[in-house]
Amino acid sequence: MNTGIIRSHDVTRRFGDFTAVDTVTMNVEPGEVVGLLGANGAGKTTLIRMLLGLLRPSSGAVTLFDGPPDRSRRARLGYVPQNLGLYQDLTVAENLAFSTGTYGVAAPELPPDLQASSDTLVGALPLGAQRRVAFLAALAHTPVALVLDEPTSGVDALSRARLWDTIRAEADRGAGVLVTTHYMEEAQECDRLLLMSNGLLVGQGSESDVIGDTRAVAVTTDDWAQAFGALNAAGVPVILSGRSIRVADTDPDVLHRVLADAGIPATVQPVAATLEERMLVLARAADQ
Ligand SMILES: Nc1ncnc2c1ncn2[C@@H]1O[C@H](COP(=O)(O)OP(=O)(O)OP(=O)(O)O)[C@@H](O)[C@H]1O
Repeated sequence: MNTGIIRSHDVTRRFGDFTAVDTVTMNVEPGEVVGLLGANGAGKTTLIRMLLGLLRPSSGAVTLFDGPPDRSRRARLGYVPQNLGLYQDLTVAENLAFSTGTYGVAAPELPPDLQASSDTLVGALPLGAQRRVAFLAALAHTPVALVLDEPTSGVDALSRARLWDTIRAEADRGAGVLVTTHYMEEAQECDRLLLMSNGLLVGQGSESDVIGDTRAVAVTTDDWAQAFGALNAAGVPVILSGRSIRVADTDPDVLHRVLADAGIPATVQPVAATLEERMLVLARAADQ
């Protein structure tokens, strides 16, 4: 069994015949930010719900603070679910009073730019502000661990940066953080990554550990629009990023041939894949 304040060992969850989480062994240590990545439906939320004791595993074990994830252990944890868990028809102050009351701690002071919203219904706030209120509610009792399910989804870049500052500050004071995200650039904010696909943990470690030996091909040409069209027409899964053309997990010779047949001069170069491309390759494999 591994160490950590949050951990699972071979945990599996089935819904009928469908396996949503398949023999996942993972952990979170104090003071680290662990990013849980995976496409829609990969099993991230199901894993989190088991780690929190909100869903019973079909098999395997889950441990929170060295014991089963029961109510008393859950009280030492801060959790921001995907839907934030706030009452939309209560004000900001009422939401904070309610959630901190359940932990027996005082409601936190609102940061200066949220003070004017104290008596505003949460449902009337922009999503970025709602997410910050959910963080305030989850952090008020100084949790030992934090579980954040897509905490930055749907908010602008400034709010995302602010939320990541908060996450890092929590880890710096010693909290272990498990965070899911859809934004691949946010993987760089994490100390360690876990990558899920089809319920399985398919990679873990640094970004390059998770990318593994997945390769991509970069196509350089002045005729990028024609090259994109020709490759696309040939059924090659091309990505256009600015004027740069890339194809994940493909044979460079095939691209050479398609471009040569179309009479498009181009350089075709194998390169290391990005995290996004690794995810694309996994998604393609899952669709087959
Ligand atoms: N209660 C349930 N009954 C049946 N299937 C479920 C249930 N909960 C989740 N699933 C299925 O399990 C799979 C994993 O879902 P889960 O929500 O864990 O994925 P996810 O990685 O969190 O995706 P997202 O990023 O969209 O939140 C999905 O195919 C989902 O439809």
